[in-house]
Amino acid sequence: MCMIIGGFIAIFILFFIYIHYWRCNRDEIVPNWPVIGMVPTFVRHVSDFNDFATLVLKRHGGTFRFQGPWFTNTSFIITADPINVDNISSKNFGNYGKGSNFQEIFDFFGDGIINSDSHDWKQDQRTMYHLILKGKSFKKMLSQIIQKKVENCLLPFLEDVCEEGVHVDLQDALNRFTFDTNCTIVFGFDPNTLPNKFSELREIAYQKSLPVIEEVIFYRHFIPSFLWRLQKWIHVGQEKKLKIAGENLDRFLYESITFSKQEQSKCSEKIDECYFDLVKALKKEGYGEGKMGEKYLRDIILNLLIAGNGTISSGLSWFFWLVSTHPIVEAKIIQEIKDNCITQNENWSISRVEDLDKLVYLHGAVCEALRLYPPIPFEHMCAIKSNILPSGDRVSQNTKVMYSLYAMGRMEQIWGDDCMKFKPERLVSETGNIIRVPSYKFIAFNTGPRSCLGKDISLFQMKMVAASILSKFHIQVVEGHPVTPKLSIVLRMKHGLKVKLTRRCI
Ligand code: HEM
Repeated sequence: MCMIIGGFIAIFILFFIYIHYWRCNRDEIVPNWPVIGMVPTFVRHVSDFNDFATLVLKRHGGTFRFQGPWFTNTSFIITADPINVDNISSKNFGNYGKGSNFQEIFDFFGDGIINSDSHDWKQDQRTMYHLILKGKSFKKMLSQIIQKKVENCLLPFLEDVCEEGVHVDLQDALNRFTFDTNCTIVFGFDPNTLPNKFSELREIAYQKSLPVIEEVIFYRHFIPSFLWRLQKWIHVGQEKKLKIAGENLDRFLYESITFSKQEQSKCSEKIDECYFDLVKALKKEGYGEGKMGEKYLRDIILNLLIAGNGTISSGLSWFFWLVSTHPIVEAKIIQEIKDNCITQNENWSISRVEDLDKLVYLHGAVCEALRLYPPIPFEHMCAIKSNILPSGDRVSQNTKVMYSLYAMGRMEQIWGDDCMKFKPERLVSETGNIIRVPSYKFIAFNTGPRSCLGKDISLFQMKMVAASILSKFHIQVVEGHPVTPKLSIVLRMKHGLKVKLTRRCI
């Protein structure tokens, strides 16, 4: 009897404590409850995480401290203040690393550059930059591969869609396109996941794996690690999805590495005359042997595929959606192509790569899409030692600091009152030149020493695809098709981008 009465009294006291907290916090956008912290609000908003984080950051002057449940060490700081971001990513770079929590969440990525810290990261960056991305032969090869794929597959595929009068998921087509071009760069062969005919479109498990993996990794950010580790152990839920997708992708990667090596050995005597591919370049440096064995080669290659696949295709999907819903912007892009790339009696030709540099307005439009819909919407780092951010917020040792690239593209303090408008003009000067915005403000490619190594080639690829498609087709989003972001570490569209194409003659 005493226990029952005691229980009632405890419930009563707890009820009053909660009522008291509710009254004190009811105007707070994220109430901080005893014991459970801010978890309920975050759970409620996990489906619109990026927009909700933007709202919270705007209300709190750009920086916010998330309080997790008591004694769980899950509190973190989230910021969209460019001065803080500059501090974390550049000025105080030595004090921030990806940290063990990041590496645990992203364990599928292995020992590649995305996961690495300190000495390993420097080594990975050297490999990526000096060996591959900076080389002249790489850039030449890249532009040839993209041009060929656009001419032989992407445009014929869309022509076919047009002829058949069917609706197509443009995001899926672009994702297949970037998957094929990346594989051609990495392995030296095109898996042709994007055919040149609509009727030949097939479901391919390994090509579908990356979006699934990115989605599961997003969930891992928001559920306690013991829970997802338990799911992984007993092979259920999201973790089961990741395991299946991971196995499909790994099978493809290892088979492709073996194939690529066999092809190389056929032309080993005149190695420089062979077609450049990444596996060959890495093998020359000793990767794939001994300590830097097959698994390490797989990690490097996987990181490059992840870096360049969903980022470019999702960036392009948001770009096409924005252009198709802003007819004035579309008309200006078409006019620019007409003025700069077409002489009398001649069609727009993508063989003239140098013409792309003249398309300043198109450059502005692509960057505007990346500002509003950055393919990587948030980053997280971990403080090695405690310090104080320029905003005055204290960061303790081992505290996670997130910065929202998505929110930074939507802050009035950075972009002005019309920050939510898609307005390429803001990135083009009155004299018709590109306005350079510091990378800690235009953050889509990150900032500081860990900035994206593929920025130039991505912009080149995006402009090439955008100009090629827009000069040939008018894109119309299918009426009623919902366009919302997917819950993922890459900002893809949840339902794809269903469009109808009509031919355009310019
Ligand atoms: C629109 C396309 C792209 C966007 C928006 C983008 C954005 C980013 C961002 C935000 C990061 C920082 C990620 C982090 O630190 O966790 C990053 C890193 C990186 N990106 Fe990109 N990326 C794009 C395309 C590419 C491409 C095509 C490549 C290479 C082929 C590439 C290679 C890399 C590499 C190697 C890193 C790691 C840099 C480091 O940690 O030092 N990216 N990218």
